[in-house]
Amino acid sequence: MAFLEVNNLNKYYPITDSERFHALKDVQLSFEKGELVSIIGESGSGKSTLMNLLGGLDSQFDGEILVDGENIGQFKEKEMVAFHKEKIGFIFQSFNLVPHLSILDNVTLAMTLSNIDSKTRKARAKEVLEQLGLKDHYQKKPNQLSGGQKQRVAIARALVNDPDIIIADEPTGALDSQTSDQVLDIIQDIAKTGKLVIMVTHSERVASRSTRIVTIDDGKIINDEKRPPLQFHDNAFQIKEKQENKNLSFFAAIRMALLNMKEKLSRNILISLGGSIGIMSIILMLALGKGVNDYLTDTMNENVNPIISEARMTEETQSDTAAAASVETVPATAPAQPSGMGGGGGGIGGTLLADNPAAQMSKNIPFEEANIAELEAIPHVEKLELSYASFSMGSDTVVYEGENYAFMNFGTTSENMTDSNILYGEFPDQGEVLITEEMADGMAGNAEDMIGEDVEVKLSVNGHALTGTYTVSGIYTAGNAIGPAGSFDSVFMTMDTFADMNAANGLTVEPNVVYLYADEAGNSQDIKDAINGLGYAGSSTDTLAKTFTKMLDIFTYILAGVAGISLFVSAIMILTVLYISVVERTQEIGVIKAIGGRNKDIRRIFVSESFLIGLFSGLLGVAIAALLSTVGNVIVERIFGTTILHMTPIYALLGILASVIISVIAGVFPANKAAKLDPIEALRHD
Ligand SMILES: Nc1ncnc2c1ncn2[C@@H]1O[C@H](COP(=O)(O)OP(=O)(O)OP(=O)(O)O)[C@@H](O)[C@H]1O
Repeated sequence: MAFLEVNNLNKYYPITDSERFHALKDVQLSFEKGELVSIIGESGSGKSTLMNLLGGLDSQFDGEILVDGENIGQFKEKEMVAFHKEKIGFIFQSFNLVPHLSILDNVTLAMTLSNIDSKTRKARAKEVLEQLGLKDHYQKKPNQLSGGQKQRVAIARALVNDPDIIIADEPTGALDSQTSDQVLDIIQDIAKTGKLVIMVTHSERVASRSTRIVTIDDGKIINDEKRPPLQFHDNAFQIKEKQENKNLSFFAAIRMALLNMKEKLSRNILISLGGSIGIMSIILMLALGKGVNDYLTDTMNENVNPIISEARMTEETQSDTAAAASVETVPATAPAQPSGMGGGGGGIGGTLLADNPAAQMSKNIPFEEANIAELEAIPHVEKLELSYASFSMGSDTVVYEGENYAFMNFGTTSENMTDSNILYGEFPDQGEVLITEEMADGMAGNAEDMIGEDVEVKLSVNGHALTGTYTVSGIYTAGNAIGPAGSFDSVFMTMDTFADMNAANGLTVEPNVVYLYADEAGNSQDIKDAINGLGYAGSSTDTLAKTFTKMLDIFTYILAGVAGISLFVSAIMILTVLYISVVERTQEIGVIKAIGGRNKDIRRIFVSESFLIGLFSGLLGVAIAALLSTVGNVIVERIFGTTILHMTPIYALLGILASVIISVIAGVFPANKAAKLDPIEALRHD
């Protein structure tokens, strides 16, 4: 059996659904190694069609093409890839070199696709290039070479994997006669080494150098002229050692993508810059959200005693207690006034706000023994402090010099207050009260003047009107804290004073706020979680902080989402640019396919490119965001004394990740288009 056998080969090109063009008609041929065959014929006779079929670029045919006994028409993709890598080398009329790769890289391309190690690749390519007289041109780009040199590079590329068959389509068609002769010498030498060389030519002169001339006319072989064989000689263009072929590695794909990107540097810098704007905006929005959040939380927690957690009754806990019928509800007596006023501020008035501030304001549910026992049992709770707070819509008043001053917020003092809550004067003792600055201002014109003055406090407690006369010991301020005490007129007295006030009116205090003291600050969060877990409301400062955080998070995500729209714009930009790149590189894609690149490899090269664009955009976006945050923070700090853009490594990482993912997704479509290109059409593309 001949090395290459063609039996009853017919090729039909579909024209319409019902019509097809019969391009090759019952072709019967057989070739041996060492032959230099010229296929000649009129334009349109079917030469290229035959070559494409022999080279495995087109597998749609009737009949048989047997190479070394194997029918290439029945090859699966993997076998066809191996066939292209190991058995066939192509030489094209227009050279089809990859413009952005060096001469050396053009020649090693086939081996790169086979994942042959770089040292072997270079050594083998240099060996072949040297034999073809291109020793001094390894690092040049194709456009720096003459036509003859380009064709020699293309020949080197075809030879480097030491194939059995070389298919050359008009190899001298673009060369002058002197250069043509040099190239023909080389082609003849190749055949002399025992390879089968089949070339298409229009030139009589070229045909005359071959050992066989096959003439084709209207798809039929009309003449097959055998001429004297070439003198076989050993070893020129023989590759010493062959290596097992694998597939294009990820790193090789990245390198190829990088080389291409370098070629179109300014374009890629512009796309990356475009993409980076979206990433930068998202990171800045997240940083701003975090900055504002941090600022608010810090401000709210500034004076809060970290040891103390707060619990209030809710309807849920109340009904739970009621359901436990066996639990006898005994109103709690007032605890001893805690010593050493010292802890947190800002918060006590805030206790009136809970999960649903409006609803909680009007509720005043007292704790029962079962509740208190339950809270006391929470791990790490060292002691409890029972307290009372209420909120009224103007029914509570302070009377001073015959004038009524309505206030909304009443509470007993606790260790949760700090000295920073006392604007003037001091914490109240037995028979004393604290009032807020605005009230005091209204009463005396100057808040400080109220200290030492007696006022009558009128409270409504569970439907009972309580009154008592007390001395103003100090002026309360909520400081920076956000909460009702910060914005509403308030009155505070000790729990003992409040108990006496109740007793004087025949009532017993029913505490509705419990402060839980942790054994150490680090356990406070666990206690807060346990309080919530048991169904009690926590401190309104915490609740408020959480509500603010939640609201800010929502705003931040909305803003980041709006900024994210620009990511879609950049995704579309990347998509467009990669589509353009596919069109620009159509010939290159054809070459890669012809030398054994799988669809997967092509996809990988393009996806690598979009991956790199995404990575660069992301890094650039992070760098710009970091720079703007730093500058922004310096400016804001100078004006407001605080920083507002809190960028974290997580945001940076998220930004880069988002950029890469979006870019890769955008790259998949053009990459698929590239992978699906028909090699014959791709090679023909101008
Ligand atoms: N994709 C195709 N669809 C339909 N007809 C085609 C297609 N490709 C080629 N043909 C037809 O098949 C015939 C053979 O074309 P082919 O390209 O093989 O000719 P050729 O001998 O190589 O011509 P040339 O020397 O001009 O390159 C022509 O009539 C051509 O119009």
